Amino acid sequence: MLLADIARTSLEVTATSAGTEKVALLAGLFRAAEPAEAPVAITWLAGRLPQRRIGVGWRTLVDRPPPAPAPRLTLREVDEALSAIAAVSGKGAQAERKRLLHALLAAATAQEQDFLVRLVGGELRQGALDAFAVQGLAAASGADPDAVRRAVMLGGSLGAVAEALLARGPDALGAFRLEVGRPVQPMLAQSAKDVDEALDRLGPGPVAVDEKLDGIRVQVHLDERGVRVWTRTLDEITDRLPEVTAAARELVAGGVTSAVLDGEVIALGPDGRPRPFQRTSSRVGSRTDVEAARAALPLSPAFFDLLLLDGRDLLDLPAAERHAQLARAVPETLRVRRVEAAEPGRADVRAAARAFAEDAVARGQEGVVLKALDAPYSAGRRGASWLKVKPVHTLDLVVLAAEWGHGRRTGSLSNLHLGARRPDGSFAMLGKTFKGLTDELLRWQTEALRGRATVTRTWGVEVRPELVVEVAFDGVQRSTRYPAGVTLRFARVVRYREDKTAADADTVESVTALLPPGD
Ligand SMILES: Nc1ncnc2c1ncn2[C@@H]1O[C@H](COP(=O)(O)OP(=O)(O)OP(=O)(O)O)[C@@H](O)[C@H]1O
Repeated sequence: MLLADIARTSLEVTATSAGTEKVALLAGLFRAAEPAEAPVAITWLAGRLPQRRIGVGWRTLVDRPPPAPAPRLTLREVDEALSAIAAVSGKGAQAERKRLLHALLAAATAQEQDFLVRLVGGELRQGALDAFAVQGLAAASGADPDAVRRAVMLGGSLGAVAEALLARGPDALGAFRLEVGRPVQPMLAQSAKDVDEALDRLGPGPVAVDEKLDGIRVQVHLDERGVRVWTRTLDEITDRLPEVTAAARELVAGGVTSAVLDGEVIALGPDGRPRPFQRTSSRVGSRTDVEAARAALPLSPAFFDLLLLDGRDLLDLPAAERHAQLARAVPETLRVRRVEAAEPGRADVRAAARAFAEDAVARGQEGVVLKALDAPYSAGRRGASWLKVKPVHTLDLVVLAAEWGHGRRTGSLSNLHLGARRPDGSFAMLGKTFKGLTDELLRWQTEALRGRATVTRTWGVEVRPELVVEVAFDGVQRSTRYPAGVTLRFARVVRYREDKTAADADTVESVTALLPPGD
């Protein structure tokens, strides 16, 4: 497959807003691709690089050599060239990367150059592409789209599923099962306004009310080969969390032969109350001198779900049964606190659920998650069977640009332009804020945003839409100034969410849903 085929499909897919047409274009590309080319093609189309970063800044991308007259670069050649650029290190690396990139661009046509520059510059990112790619793959291979989606969740990677499916057809999907050592996309929650609304939405069946810990999500796998830990975005962090590994070994000592556990890690103070989220997050992020970091700020794991036990896949069992097995395998001290309500329609049961939620917040937790006890584990889905309730409503938004500060903040990038995700993966600006930023956050974001600058303006910088910031606000209102027709009242930064990517940010739809009724 030629680079030109992908550059053209990328343009065509972004040019149409019709989902069915995007799917048809992608299906056409997959039919023409060699199975082994599919993982790279899909990654590029979503605007990402398989190499993640290749160490080239936007300045390098500004001057381009004259384009080649006709397309000849293959997907494989370009992927290898990008790997070679990423591998350059040591003295003079910057110049060498620039030289290699220019050699690559010189062999590309104008349209291909455009595609490559935007791909490497992070401007092609499209969170929504993966969902269309799943449907395109299903159409190209004759598989059921739901079966492809499930295989992706269990296989952890769209690329691996695509390659198998294109090589061997729908039967290949059976190989993507839950396995120890291969992380699955975690199940996610929707938001509810309060406990009563959550109970109404969950219906008359039995529910559990779990404490919502303000920590970092972890998926822990263990078997006779050892223990491994992944984040919500499926990055492996085993080496950073010796206390989680130790806790998992205790389970093995207790007779568990293999397990996949879902939970949180959180830093607790001596009084057992949670430390601020930022502390947990920076501890989980620190890779150097882990033992010293552990001594300074130990983390506690708390599990709330069990996806596999002693070789048996539990994903399709109702939550009540999964939890019963969790309670047998994992001691209470390593589990999230919860209450169960068999008859959530009763007034006294509702009052008890509300009291549990208030108590959780009083003890410093973030809120509660209400769960339908008859529901299976829907890997990778933000389904209606987990509903989170937090006293302070926040949104996770993407930083699109930042303005230089004034007065005490001169020299710092301060006022943030905040965006919500559109269905096509682009972002709609909702407003700006410079409130809530501590000096430390200001320093951190100035550096982080400088490194992501795509365009420099007199007022500040436009950046690659990568950083996710959690914002509190007093309400949503209509606005003619912003593209989605809505803006936030009194937005203020709560923290950065380094555990999230832009594809996890809140959508325009979820923001407009917060408009007051009748507005
Ligand atoms: N008992 C619990 N059950 C499920 N999730 C929990 C629990 N306690 C804490 N959490 C955290 O809450 C999150 C559930 O909300 P959601 O699926 O919307 O993820 P999120 O977008 O990271 O949410 P948030 O920003 O509210 O933490 C989980 O990802 C997990 O990290």
